[in-house]
Amino acid sequence: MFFGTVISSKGVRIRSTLGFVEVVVGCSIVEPKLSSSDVSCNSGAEQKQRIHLHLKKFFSGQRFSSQYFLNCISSKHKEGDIVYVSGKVKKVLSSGHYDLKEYTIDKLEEEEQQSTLLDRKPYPIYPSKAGLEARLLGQSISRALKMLTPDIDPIPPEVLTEFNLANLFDAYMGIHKPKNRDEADFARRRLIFDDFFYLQLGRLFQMLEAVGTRVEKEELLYKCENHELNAVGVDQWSPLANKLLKALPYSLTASQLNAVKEIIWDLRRPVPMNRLLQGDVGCGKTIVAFLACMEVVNSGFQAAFMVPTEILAVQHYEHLTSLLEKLDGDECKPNIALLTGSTSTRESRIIRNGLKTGEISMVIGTHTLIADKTDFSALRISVIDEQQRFGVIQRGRFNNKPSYCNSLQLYTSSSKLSDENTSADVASDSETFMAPHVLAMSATPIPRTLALALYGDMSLTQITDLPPGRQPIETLALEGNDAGFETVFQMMRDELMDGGKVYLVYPIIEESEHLPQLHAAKADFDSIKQKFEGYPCGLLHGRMKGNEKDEALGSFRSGETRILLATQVIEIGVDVPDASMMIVMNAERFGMSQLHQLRGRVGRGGKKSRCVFLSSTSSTLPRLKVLENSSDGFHLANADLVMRGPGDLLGKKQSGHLPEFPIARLEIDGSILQEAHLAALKVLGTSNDLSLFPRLKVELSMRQPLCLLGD
Ligand SMILES: Nc1ncnc2c1ncn2[C@@H]1O[C@H](COP(=O)(O)OP(=O)(O)OP(=O)(O)O)[C@@H](O)[C@H]1O
Repeated sequence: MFFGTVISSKGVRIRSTLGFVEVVVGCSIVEPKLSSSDVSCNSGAEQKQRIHLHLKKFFSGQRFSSQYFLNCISSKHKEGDIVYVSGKVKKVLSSGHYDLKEYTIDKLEEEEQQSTLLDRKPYPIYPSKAGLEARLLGQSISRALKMLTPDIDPIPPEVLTEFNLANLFDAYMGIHKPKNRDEADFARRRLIFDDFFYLQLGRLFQMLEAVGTRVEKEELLYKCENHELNAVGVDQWSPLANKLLKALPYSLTASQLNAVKEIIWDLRRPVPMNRLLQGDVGCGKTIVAFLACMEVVNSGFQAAFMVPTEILAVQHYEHLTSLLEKLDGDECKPNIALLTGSTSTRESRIIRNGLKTGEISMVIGTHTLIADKTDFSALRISVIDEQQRFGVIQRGRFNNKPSYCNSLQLYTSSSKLSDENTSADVASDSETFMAPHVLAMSATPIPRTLALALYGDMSLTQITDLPPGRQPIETLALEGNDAGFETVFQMMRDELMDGGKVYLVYPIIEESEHLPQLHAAKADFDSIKQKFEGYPCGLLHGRMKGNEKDEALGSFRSGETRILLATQVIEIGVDVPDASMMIVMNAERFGMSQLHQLRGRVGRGGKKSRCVFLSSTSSTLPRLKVLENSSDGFHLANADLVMRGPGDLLGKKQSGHLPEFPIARLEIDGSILQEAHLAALKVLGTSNDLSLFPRLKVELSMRQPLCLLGD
């Protein structure tokens, strides 16, 4: 946004049917003088610079390109008029001269406005859009402000005091007629707070509505506020979970252990858990979820584990069954089933029947698990792996599979628990329907602020460490020209000779006429086979049948093949601990978080691993270089959030569920979001159904019709 003076305004007729009006605005801009040693700090000194903005508008058709018409339009702006201009720079015409596109130009008419400008006081800028002129909008707002009364604020005064907020009347005044910058900032903070507060309040309100009694509601709120305090020690876990823990070939890391303790605490509440388990790639989330499932299964309930791909379902099934084989004593081994789109009709029928009768304790599968025909006798936990791959509605469908349970049964394994909340809960032994606990897992780390905005009603558990012995993955970003490929192939040869296994990742399966620059997995298969004779190659992509995929991955896992040409089907969850090198072709085609995920397929065992990102051109290399220096998924996600905003970070599917905020920006206003979350908890803690705050309830329902909240 610029303030300036009109220098010239003229209409130019190019030919009989085309003309344009050009307004040139001269502006003085003040820039901080940057110290040469550090671009992020400035010395406080300022320098003035004179620039010219060229605003051109073209007109076509005989009538609109007559000189008379063009003169009429150009005469709207007179030399010396003080105006403000906003728009995007289309091109730099010469030094200090900029051609703007999609611009708006508005004249400052009132003296008051001009003196504000000269005093350099903050001044509200209204957009002129869709025929509604900024001036008209400004005048309407001024009139509306005169009608405001100071008691318009629905938020209770004690919340305003606790969170240091302007009241709504002052906020409106401060944003439209600020006396100084501080007042404008304070007002803006309040309006951002409102953006977030009503979202959090709505989510939490709806969550509370879904549970029955007051005790349960209070329990839920308590959990939201104090989630880090709640844990069940290993000695109080069920026998089955303890046996599985002992059968593991490794010890859990500190944060894996804390995560299980926290989840088991939740599982013993009479309220459905709704928890998001986050951790960086390869941090070991799967075993945490398996232990949670065993806890539930031990009490005679069922567990469902839903994953986005068949490959992952098979992998998890094989992993869990092999762990269970090692358990002492046969009598307690649970019956586990695998159900995917590739399961034969006959077998599916048998499994579904087993789930209905309760013969099967746990099922691992793809979205087939939420098909209408899958019924459970006593589903108590649904784990949703890589939850960002499922739509919110799909996730919600598990909640529609409530099971009939006796609340006493919940505590068969927790008889040692003696805190007062629990004894109060156990006192009620009535049979009730309860929606299953939901444990969602995400390997695309989402910054906490974003998680709150997306899942304000979920508790959050983060695994912050990696299993010991992991070596950092050496990452290299290279241009995929002849020299680049030669370097990479030599590295690959060295790796194979050293006994390693290599993933080659492609953006597409088959060559495309439209995208000739892209390498394709199938097209490269023969040439790679020839180049690396003696090292068997496999191929894995999304168009292969379920059993072919299993075979390809199985051969790579067993070492029968040493090179696997794959598409991004391997991006999520694939676990081949001794895979030691990855090369990603046309890496710029993938998002940063996606590349981080892909890279996480190597370095999952003790062997030193390497990852090479090949870019199609040198211009796309700098973005990939960021990955050379960071292996921290949370850091990369935060960088992505700041650089590209939440939409790009989350991808289309998930960001579709992200609410729009008129004023707030998630990437910079995260701390206000956290406060808004706490404030919403406080308000609902005082009055679960908002009956003590009727104005707040009205405001909430106007902003977010309650039937539309959440999913
Ligand atoms: N505490 C541990 N010590 C050693 N190895 C572990 C530990 N926990 C898990 N692992 C192993 O680490 C590997 C990665 O675990 P897992 O597949 O659960 O990761 P993840 O968190 O699901 O990651 P991703 O999102 O990449 O799938 C597996 O081979 C698993 O057996």
